[in-house]
Amino acid sequence: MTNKKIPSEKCERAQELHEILQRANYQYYVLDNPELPDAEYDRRLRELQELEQEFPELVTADSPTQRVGAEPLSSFAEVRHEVPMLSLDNAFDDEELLEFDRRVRDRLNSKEAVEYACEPKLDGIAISLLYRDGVLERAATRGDGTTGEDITQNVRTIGSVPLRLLDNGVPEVLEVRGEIYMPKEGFAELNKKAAEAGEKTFVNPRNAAAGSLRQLDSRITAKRPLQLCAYGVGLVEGATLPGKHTEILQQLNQWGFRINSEMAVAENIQACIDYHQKLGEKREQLPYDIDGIVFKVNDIGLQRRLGFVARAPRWAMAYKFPAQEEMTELLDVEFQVGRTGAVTPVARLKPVFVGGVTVSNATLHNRDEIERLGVKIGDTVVIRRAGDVIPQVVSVVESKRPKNARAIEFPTHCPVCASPVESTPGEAVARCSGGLICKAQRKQAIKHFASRKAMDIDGLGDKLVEQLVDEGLLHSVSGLYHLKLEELVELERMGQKSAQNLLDALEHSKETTLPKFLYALGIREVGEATARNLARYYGDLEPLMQADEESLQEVEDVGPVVAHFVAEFFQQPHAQEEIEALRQSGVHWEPEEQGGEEQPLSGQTWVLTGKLETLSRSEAKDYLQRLGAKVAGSVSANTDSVVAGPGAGSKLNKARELDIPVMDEDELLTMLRERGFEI
Ligand SMILES: NC(=O)c1ccc[n+]([C@@H]2O[C@H](COP(=O)([O-])OP(=O)(O)OC[C@H]3O[C@@H](n4cnc5c(N)ncnc54)[C@H](O)[C@@H]3O)[C@@H](O)[C@H]2O)c1
Ligand SMILES: [Zn+2]
Repeated sequence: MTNKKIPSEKCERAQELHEILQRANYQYYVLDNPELPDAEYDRRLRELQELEQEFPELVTADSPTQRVGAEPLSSFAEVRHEVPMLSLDNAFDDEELLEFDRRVRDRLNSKEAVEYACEPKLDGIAISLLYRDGVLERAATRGDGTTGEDITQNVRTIGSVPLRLLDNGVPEVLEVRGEIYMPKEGFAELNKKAAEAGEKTFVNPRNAAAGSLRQLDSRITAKRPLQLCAYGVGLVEGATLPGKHTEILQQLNQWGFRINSEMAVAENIQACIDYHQKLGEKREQLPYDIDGIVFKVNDIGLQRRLGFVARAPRWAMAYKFPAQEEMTELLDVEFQVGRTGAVTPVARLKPVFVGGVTVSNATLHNRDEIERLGVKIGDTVVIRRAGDVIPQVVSVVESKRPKNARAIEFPTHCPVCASPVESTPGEAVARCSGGLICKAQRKQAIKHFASRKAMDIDGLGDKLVEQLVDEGLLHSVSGLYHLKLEELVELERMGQKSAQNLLDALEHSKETTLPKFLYALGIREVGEATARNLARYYGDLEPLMQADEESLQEVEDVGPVVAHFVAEFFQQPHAQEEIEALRQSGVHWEPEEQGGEEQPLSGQTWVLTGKLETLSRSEAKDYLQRLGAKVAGSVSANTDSVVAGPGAGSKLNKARELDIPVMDEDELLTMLRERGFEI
């Protein structure tokens, strides 16, 4: 037996890795509820691959390195894949991708560059769609690669899955392969609803897609925002497909399948590296999650020559992006107090590299969230950081819970001012009842007041506000306008010049508008848009201050909750005094034009993207607002229209994906002229 040569600890480790990976596969593929983050799984799989490479005797037929996915769940009928559905090999850096290209060229005996198809690697689940004479006959999951699950009923409910192929000349038999995924926005909404209903939320869009697809009741699937993107063909009979992968996808597109609009052809491996880099920068703006780029040898003849190994084709490679989920230890939980007194638990973490940065804090949102997660101090937790979104704790790795894990205790008193913490029934957030006595709330209120969209006080940053409050120089928002030069220059890191600049900025900020002032007051639930609506409805501050809840509800977008907060705010003697003090210091605005009448675009949300040539961005925005439209920065299901100029990218794609009407600048100009603007 050659086995003797393998050191026993290596054997044991291999065995251990088998167990870890098998358990993870089961949780991921069968339960749609992984415990480990993908990055951890990938590292363990790598470790096993390397062990097996060193000691080939360790390779067994059932090793996780030799297998695809997991055996399907018994609740669905089984489907045999005539052409196996494989996985993909992974590359994690440029060097590994170059290595892949070298292997490809060695096998092909080619000195010349190989052309590759580049496609974003959507993070969803693989699907096989079988069409006979152009009609969808069967949809199946990948399962273990040879046997999948028949989920035809569920897949039929997905709008972008063609039930019948378009065009003439469709093959007698066509098996299309693609990814079913959940766009980010739909995922966020689904999770929000689940959290509100106290139900289990999904860790990420992939698991949400997988969980939605493998429902036993297809009515549930029908309600989930799922999409299909085609990326290949398994089987074809009775027709000849084009000779290149990218051309095949174009053909699929003509038959009615969505394909990825970012798909590209790279003439060599360097172009692949560039593409990976470029898409990596765009990753956050895409409306769906991608975890890497798939590169495929574009020529189908060459693909055939290269063939497969156990788990994956030799002609394709998934070049992964840095992981957005990682695991680390929860060292402690601290409680922060926000502007409206909300007490937010913040996780202090053992620093971990995730989503491209080192993270040592993450939000735990509120008490309900802590309960839902069942998290304890000392736990190993999974952190997700996608783009600029605040890092979140998404799950607990329960198998790693230490014996001395401690429950998280929610404070009964404010950690800053010691006032009692109160929770309103039906509200997830607990609040410090200290109001402006609470230094934490005061600081946040002043920061908000000074912020760009509020009073826009240049040079009054967060640090300086903290310093002013801590030094006892500032007790209220109105106190800002009583700061004196001699006090300011005493502060650490504050010179004569910056002190004077700050005073100038304060002076300058006194001339404001009513919407900005209202927004600056920091009334709960009153954002910029609501502030604008209130200002337009009441015209000036006095009538608004007198308004009762009933009248407030006549304002656009103001419901009972907001009306209550607004009325309550203005009834507080403290708020009245502050407003009076601010006006005494010279804060002023012009009354707003009272616009009770219905405007042509009121209630609509528009988005501008790309380059405009005749109008500037702000002119276009101004015209639209004058017609009553709201102009937003990002496209969502609530967007009514998108104006796209040259160079428009992800917003335009998203608009198309959501079927939102898109116009170019000329059409916008025509519309504006029809409405009476002389442009
Ligand atoms: N967290 C866990 O516990 C756990 C467990 C098992 C697997 N996983 C994760 O699952 C992945 C491995 O699973 P896998 O075998 O499904 O492989 P994979 O996801 O790495 O790659 C293959 C899959 O990529 C998808 N894909 C997306 N776009 C594609 C395109 N344009 N062309 C071809 N395929 C495309 C297909 O669904 C295909 O099946 C890894 O990311 C791993 O981390 C995680
Ligand atoms: Zn407090």
